This record gives sequence, structure tokens and C-alpha cells, in this order.
Amino acid sequence: MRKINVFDTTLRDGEQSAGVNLNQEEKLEIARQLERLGVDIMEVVFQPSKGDFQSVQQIARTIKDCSITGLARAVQSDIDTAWEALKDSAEPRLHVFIASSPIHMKYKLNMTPDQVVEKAVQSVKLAASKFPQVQFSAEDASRAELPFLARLVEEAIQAGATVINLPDTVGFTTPYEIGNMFAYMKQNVPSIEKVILSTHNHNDLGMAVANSLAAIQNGAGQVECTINGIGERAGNAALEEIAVALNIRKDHYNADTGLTLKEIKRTSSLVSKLANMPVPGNKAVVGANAFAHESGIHQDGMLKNKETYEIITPELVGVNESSMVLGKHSGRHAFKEKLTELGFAGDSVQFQQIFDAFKDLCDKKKEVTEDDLFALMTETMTDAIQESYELQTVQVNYGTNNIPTAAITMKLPTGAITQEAATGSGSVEAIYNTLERMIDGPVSLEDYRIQSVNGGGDALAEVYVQVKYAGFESTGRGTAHDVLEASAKAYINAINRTLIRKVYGQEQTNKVNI
Ligand SMILES: CC(=O)SCCNC(=O)CCNC(=O)[C@H](O)C(C)(C)COP(=O)(O)OP(=O)(O)OC[C@H]1O[C@@H](n2cnc3c(N)ncnc32)[C@H](O)[C@@H]1OP(=O)(O)O
Ligand SMILES: CC(C)C(=O)C(=O)O
Ligand SMILES: [Mg+2]
Repeated sequence: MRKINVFDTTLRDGEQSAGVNLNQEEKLEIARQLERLGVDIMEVVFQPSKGDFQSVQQIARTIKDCSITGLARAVQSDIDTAWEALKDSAEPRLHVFIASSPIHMKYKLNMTPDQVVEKAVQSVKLAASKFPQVQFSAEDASRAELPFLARLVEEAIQAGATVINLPDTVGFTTPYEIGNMFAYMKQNVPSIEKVILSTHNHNDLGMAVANSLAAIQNGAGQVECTINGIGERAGNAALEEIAVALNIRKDHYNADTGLTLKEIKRTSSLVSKLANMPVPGNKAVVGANAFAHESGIHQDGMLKNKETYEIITPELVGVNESSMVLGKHSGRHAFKEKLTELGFAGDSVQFQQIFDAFKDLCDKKKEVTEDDLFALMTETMTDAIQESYELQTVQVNYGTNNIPTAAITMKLPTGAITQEAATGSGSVEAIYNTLERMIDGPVSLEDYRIQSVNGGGDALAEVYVQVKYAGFESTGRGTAHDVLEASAKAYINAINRTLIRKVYGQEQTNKVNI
């Protein structure tokens, strides 16, 4: 099995993402996490500003378990500044680059190919006189002429480079082409075996990871990448995708990174938060949906054997567990599983009724949550349950000069009709004090909210309550044209729901909001 060195450039090329600007503490926090992840090399800066300079020195002094590198143009002052910033690190390293494609040499550098070779040699020699490890990058290598590229690389090796990087700077190449470029170097650069070959790919055509893997297959022993694939323009190759692809497909690549993969999710979240770049839900390996299953056939497969639809275990990359999202594509197996998880075991007649209600709800909502399900279950069961409280009449006597008094007639779960009256500081409290007397046991009102369902003078009042009763917390709703009647109904609805919980054996600690 070949060991592939991971060269993380989140703090250099990643920070080149439009809009990303990490401060000193943030950089150090990311560097520490990259060390925990186990990257081999961390590129932390290019041309440090005053603030950056201190940050780089701090990282260089703090991080012990991986090599720290800076980036420099083929310019003496860049190399000197990088040395000052990095000389205290455990294994200082410099990455020197110069462009190698005709378009870059002619228009950007205004140099001939011979001048580029000369500059490259001078700067690699200078870097090698200071740094124990020197990497040379032929910028825009994927658009360079191969014979010239081979000459430039050979000269850089002769000058003292220990790593040669062939970047696809503008994300232009394809897996097939990059494979050919690496194979060409192996065949046409006499000293190639003395160095480690590195690959560095951008994602302009969405092929950065595929190109990195193709380069590895064709001899690259180092891969340059960033967490979450952040970086200049469309970004760099995503570290987590490369590392997991190599790990899962060892059979195919026969190569591995040796990273502590269970640190991946944490690293991704940290970088996303500090760089203020949200990770798309469908992003491979670290997206919120990477281990979420929504459709019935997949969920059924997952319940029978997870390997039917999951090639990566969530635990491998530090995600707690995969999830089944209930939605309009879900089937009976997943639905039943969820109900069982919630503590309901209903018989088959009820199950079909609840499943139909669930499908109706899916037409109205994008995602059905556990709270929705619990509401659905309790509503269906409230209708079905024989033993429940039922409001018959409510009458309230209210006046500015007398104490509000409520009188209520109610059918009890036993079927008996009973009447009761009580006072309160307001009409609603009078109703609730009366109901509490009629219900067996103390009830604590935790929340009460009221709203109108539709505008106008004949609007319906909707009341929402949350109560604690018989060791359970439960919610209830009631609607009526009159707010007092709606209040009484909501309260009774909440009490009936706790009765259902008792019947269906919900854990007493469960709290479900509707
Ligand atoms: C592919 C990459 O990702 S390369 C890294 C890109 N990252 C960055 O540029 C971020 C940091 N950059 C900076 O802080 C600034 O651009 C600096 C300090 C490096 C240079 O700033 P300035 O001196 O103002 O120059 P500016 O950025 O406008 O232009 C770049 C100059 O470097 C030259 N140059 C570019 N690459 C190289 C190289 N590898 N070796 C030598 N010179 C180079 C350009 O030809 C241009 O030179 P010119 O001024 O003679 O025309
Ligand atoms: C500095 C080099 C390696 C680079 O970032 C690129 O070519 O994309
Ligand atoms: Mg780059």
C-alpha cells in the first residue's frame, strides 16, 4: 500500500477564496485541528502581512506533528521573508513557484522560457540554502508544453528541489490528461525518482478530486487539497473527498493517506464556521445529507442492511449516525420504524390510517419532523380512543365588579356526565381551575398562546397550551369562535393526549411539541 502525503493548503490557497479572511486565532485553531487530523504538510502563508507574520510564527512554534510550509514567488525577498517567519518550525519547508505555460510566461511574467528556467533555478538554490525541504511548483503545468515542463522540472531537481508539484492551476485538465502528464514526467525527467511528485488541482470544471486521484494513480506521492474544497475561484480539490475515496477504494488505488478520518467532520465544520462558507447539503462526505436517506426503497434497504445504500460509514468520518428523513418518497417500512422509535406500536388498521394521514401531510410539508409525527399520531389516536374527556358546555360569568366564575359540563372517560364550577382571577383561569377539579390529579399549565385563524369579526380563535399532567408534558390545541371555548378545548385536548401517551407507554421523560 502506497502512503500518500497530504499537503493541506486551507490556510493559504483556501484563504484565497473570495470573501475569506481568517484572523490569527482562527488560523491557529484550524492549524491545531489539521494537526489532529494528521496532515503531513500544512501550507500556511504566502507573503505574510504584519498580522500574518505573527500568525505564521505562532503556528510554526505551536504545531509539532507536521511540517509547516510557506509559499514564495521566484523572488529573493519572498524567500527571505518566508524564512524569517518559518525558521522556528519543527521542519521548515518552502514552496517556490513560477509559471510554466506559454500564456503565463508571455503575458503575466513577460519572460522567455529560458528566463523562467533561470529564475526557477536561482530561487530553488536560494531556498535550499535555507530550508531543509524545498518544493518547486510549475504553475499552470497542465497548460504547459510537456517537453519544456520536463526540462524545467529536471533543472529544479538539480537545483535542490525535493518535491515537484505539477498544478492544474485553472482547473482545465481531465483525469486522462493529468495521468498522461505525470506518466510523461516519469519517462522524460532523468532525476524524477529523486523527488516526490505532487498534484494540486482546482475545481473550475468540477474535476479537482477526480484529477487528483488520477495523478495519484500515475505516480503522485503527495496530494494538495483544502478542507471542504475551499480556495481560489471554484476552489481546490477537497481533502475529505480524496482521503475517503482512497480509504474506501483501497482495492482500486492501493494507496492511503493515514489521516485520522474520524476528525474529518469536525475539521469541516470548524473551517466552514470560521471561513463563513457553508457546506452544501449534498457535498460528498461532509454535507448534511451525505448520510441521510429519504426514499422508501433506499430506507427499506438501509433497514435490512446498511451496506445496500451506504458505502461510507458515518462513524468513519466522525458523523454520529446516518438518518432517515421522512418525506413524500418514504415508504411503510421506514414509517413503521420511526413510529416504533417514538414508542408507538399501533395495530395494522390504525397503521394504515396513520400512514395515509402522513402521506397527506407530505403533500403540504417538505419534510415531516418527529414533532409532526407525534402530532399526527396523537390526533389520529385521539379520534380513535374511547376513553377521553369531552367538553359538553361551558359558561362563564364575568363582570368588572365580580369574581370570574366558570361552570362546565363534561363527559368523563368513564362515560359519566359531570358538572363543576370554580373561580379564577380571569375567565380563562376560572375555566382551567374548574377543569382541574374535574380531572383526576393536578395539572400544571406551562404555556398558553392564542391567535386568530383568519381575520375579520367572525375569525376563529385558536388556542395552544402546554401542560404537565400525570408525569407527562403534552400540548393541545383548540379552535372555536369564542376564545373561552377554544381555551377549554385546547386544555382538554392536551389532557387527552397525555392519556394516549399512558396507553401507548411513552417514556415519561419524552417531551414532544406539536
Ligand atoms: C496560483 C496561485 O495561487 S499563486 C498565489 C496567489 N496568491 C496571492 O497572490 C496572494 C498574496 N499576494 C500578494 O500579497 C501580492 O500579490 C504580492 C505581495 C505577492 C505581490 O504584490 P505586488 O508587488 O503589488 O504585485 P502584484 O500582485 O500586483 O503583481 C504580481 C507581480 O509578481 C510577478 N509574479 C507572479 N508570479 C511570480 C513568480 N512565481 N515569480 C516571480 N514573479 C512573479 C508578476 O509578474 C507581477 O510582477 P510585475 O509587478 O513585475 O508585473
Ligand atoms: C502556487 C500554486 C501551486 C497554486 O496554488 C496553483 O498553481 O494553483
Ligand atoms: Mg492553487
